[in-house]
Amino acid sequence: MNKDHQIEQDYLNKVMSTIAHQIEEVEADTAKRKKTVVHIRKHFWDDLKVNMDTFDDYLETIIGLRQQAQDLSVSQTTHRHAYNRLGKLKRIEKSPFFGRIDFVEEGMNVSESVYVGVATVTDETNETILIHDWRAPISSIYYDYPPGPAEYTTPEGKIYGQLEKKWQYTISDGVIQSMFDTSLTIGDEILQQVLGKASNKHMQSIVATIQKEQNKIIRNVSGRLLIVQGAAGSGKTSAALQRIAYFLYKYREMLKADQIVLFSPNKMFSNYVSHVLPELGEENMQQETFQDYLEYRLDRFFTVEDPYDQLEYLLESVDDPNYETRKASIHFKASSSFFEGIKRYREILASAGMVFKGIKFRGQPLVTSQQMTDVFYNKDSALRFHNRIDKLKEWLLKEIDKTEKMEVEKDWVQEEIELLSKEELQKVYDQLEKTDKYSENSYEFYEKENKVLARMIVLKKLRPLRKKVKALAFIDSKQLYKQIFENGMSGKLWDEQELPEEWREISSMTRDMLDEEKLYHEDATPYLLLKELILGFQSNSSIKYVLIDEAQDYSVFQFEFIKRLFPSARMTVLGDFNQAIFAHANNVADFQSLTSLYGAEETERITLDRSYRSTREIIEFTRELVPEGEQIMAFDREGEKPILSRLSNQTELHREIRSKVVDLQNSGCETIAIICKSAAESLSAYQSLQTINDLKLVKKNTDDYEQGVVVIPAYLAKGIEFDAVIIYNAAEQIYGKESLRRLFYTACTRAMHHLYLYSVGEPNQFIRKISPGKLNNANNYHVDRKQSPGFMGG
Ligand SMILES: Nc1ncnc2c1ncn2[C@@H]1O[C@H](COP(=O)(O)OP(=O)(O)OP(=O)(O)O)[C@@H](O)[C@H]1O
Repeated sequence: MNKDHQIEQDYLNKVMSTIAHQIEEVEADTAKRKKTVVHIRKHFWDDLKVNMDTFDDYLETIIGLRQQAQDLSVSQTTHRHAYNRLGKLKRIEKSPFFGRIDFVEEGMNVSESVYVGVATVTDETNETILIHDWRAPISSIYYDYPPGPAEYTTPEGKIYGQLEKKWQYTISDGVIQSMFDTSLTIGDEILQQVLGKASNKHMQSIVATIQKEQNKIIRNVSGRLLIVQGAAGSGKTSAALQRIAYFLYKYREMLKADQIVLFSPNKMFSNYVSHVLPELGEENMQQETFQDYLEYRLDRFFTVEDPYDQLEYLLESVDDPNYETRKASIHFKASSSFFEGIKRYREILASAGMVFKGIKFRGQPLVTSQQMTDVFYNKDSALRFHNRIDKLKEWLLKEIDKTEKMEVEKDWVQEEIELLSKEELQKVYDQLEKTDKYSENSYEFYEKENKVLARMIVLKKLRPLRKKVKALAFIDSKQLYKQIFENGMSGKLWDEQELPEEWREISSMTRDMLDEEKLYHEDATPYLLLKELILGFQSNSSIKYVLIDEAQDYSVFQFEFIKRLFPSARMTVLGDFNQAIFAHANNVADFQSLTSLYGAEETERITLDRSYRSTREIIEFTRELVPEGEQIMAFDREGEKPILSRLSNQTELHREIRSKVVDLQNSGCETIAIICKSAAESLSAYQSLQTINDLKLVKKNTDDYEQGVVVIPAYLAKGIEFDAVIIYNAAEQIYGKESLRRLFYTACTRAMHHLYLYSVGEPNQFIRKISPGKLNNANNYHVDRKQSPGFMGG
């Protein structure tokens, strides 16, 4: 151990002993506080004198009660704080820092050594900071600058100075394993080490190795909308999670984790990322999938298709006679034209076209839909749309009141009274006795009892009707949506040239689907948007930050929707257009259209071009698969080139894959994914590869990211990564269409260390266009590149 190393180890020992001491103190404190809480809870009433005899006694009792409740609440809060602090201290005890900067502030002539770690640690006096939290203003220098001039921003303004030295450490179990002076080492040694490791069951925090451009994303607080466009593996998800941790630190006095929502693609992804914040000592944010939200909000009687079934249809049902219509329908319904059309439609409905469901009572019309239309359009036509709906609701409730009065006199009510059970009669009798002092046998009592019973019966029968009216269920949302696809309506909503050629077929397909009480995925958000434009938006103002990961898969509709749903939130949108695999996403050619959400002044964009997930060789191959891929830079981590094997039949394919899996397992790979084009191909691959030990099939409802060997459709592997990826069948026959380019790219970019591509017959056009030398050929198959120049001129 050299001298510098010894000095740092001594400092580490000092910090560890301070933490150990603090742990002892906090432990004693938490035990004491826990006792207090339990005591107050147990003896809550013992210590309180309850006396209500006089007003003064009553007042004293109430004050005492309040005091007692307040004591309990204070003790509970301090206990929770102490408990959290204890958790944090224990987590950092043996590895309290990962970096150090020596900074000389302008105007001072002494250099200050700032150690950076996951949480702040102070000495016993509480005055000297031994470790700075990575989110503290000064810590940003660690991420943003090499030695030389540097600056950081504090609430009071910018601080300028000179960064003299920057050290990086790896510490394990209280011992410094390695330390690097970044002015002397070339490349980022620690990052090399981190990225070279095998994958994990859960995503890890990147706190020790955050890169400058990622730090910009994490600490950006200027506008309402931050858009991050980044290559596959560039750390978008990682930066998003660190950003949440940053918010929780910066706004710790006023922001709670449950005021932040992360929209993720599916449950497996949610689980995969769920450990990052706890690892950083923070509580997890809320996680949602857009589909869950849709299902929760849409009418129960609809069967709603999910995005995976939609995609599966597009991938596997090319021969369906309705295929082209459906495809055109998906594109149009995700477009801003359709969105604007729906808004226009709602305007039109203000003067004509509303559809109401007539209300019946006991099979007889109580109010017809025509009557409702008349009231809606004739009464107070100067009122705003939503006020008119409210008026109509009130009018309907009054009509129900009138019905109630008339119905109590009717014979059917008497008949139902006779059928009442003893218990029900007893209830009414008891109620009457309480309120009125009639003698039991008097005629008056009988009269009164009968009236109460009649009212009770009518009220009960009318209750569901009142409830429906209050919930505005008399508005026929389904019919209103259907009307868009009926003759003559499209002319009012769109210019002829805006409509797709297949509009007639799309219309008829949509009407049929609605008649079957089904909603295709592409209709779900437009339908909900229309419904909310008519009924009024439901919103959640308590949410302050919304982050949307894999944002390339959202349509303009969905963004607009999320914005309206969370009116008080700032939004972070992270995505990669090269991975836009859903058909509706093609319309969002870049995130440019999102600027209109909050306006240019409130919108910022950051691009991430460097990819960290995969080895340089894998990135040099995958970036040739997409347009403008040359902009994607690899982090300099070496590995073997991707390998292509061409096989002549399925039997050979399965034999080769089985043997490759065994090789990979023997070489220490912990996660191996056999990635297929679709769920249908995955199932067939899974059945054919059964002899692989403990092989798992990932389906759309799989909750956990499993280690070991998995067979998975490419669209479910989005956002996650594996030590080794095996592309099950990269043949032209499977990925022959240009529209599958992004799906294929997404599949290949899941690989961290190894990428193997198998092809039964001719490999696909994307592979054939790869420049020479970027792909190793396992069986010297000759790739004919002449007819197909690649994006990068290969
Ligand atoms: N600064 C960093 N330090 C260490 N590891 C990093 C860093 N940035 C990214 N990584 C690692 O790179 C991998 C990819 O990161 P992440 O999943 O966040 O990328 P992404 O842009 O969301 O990818 P994709 O678009 O493919 O879903 C992860 O293993 C992550 O830990």
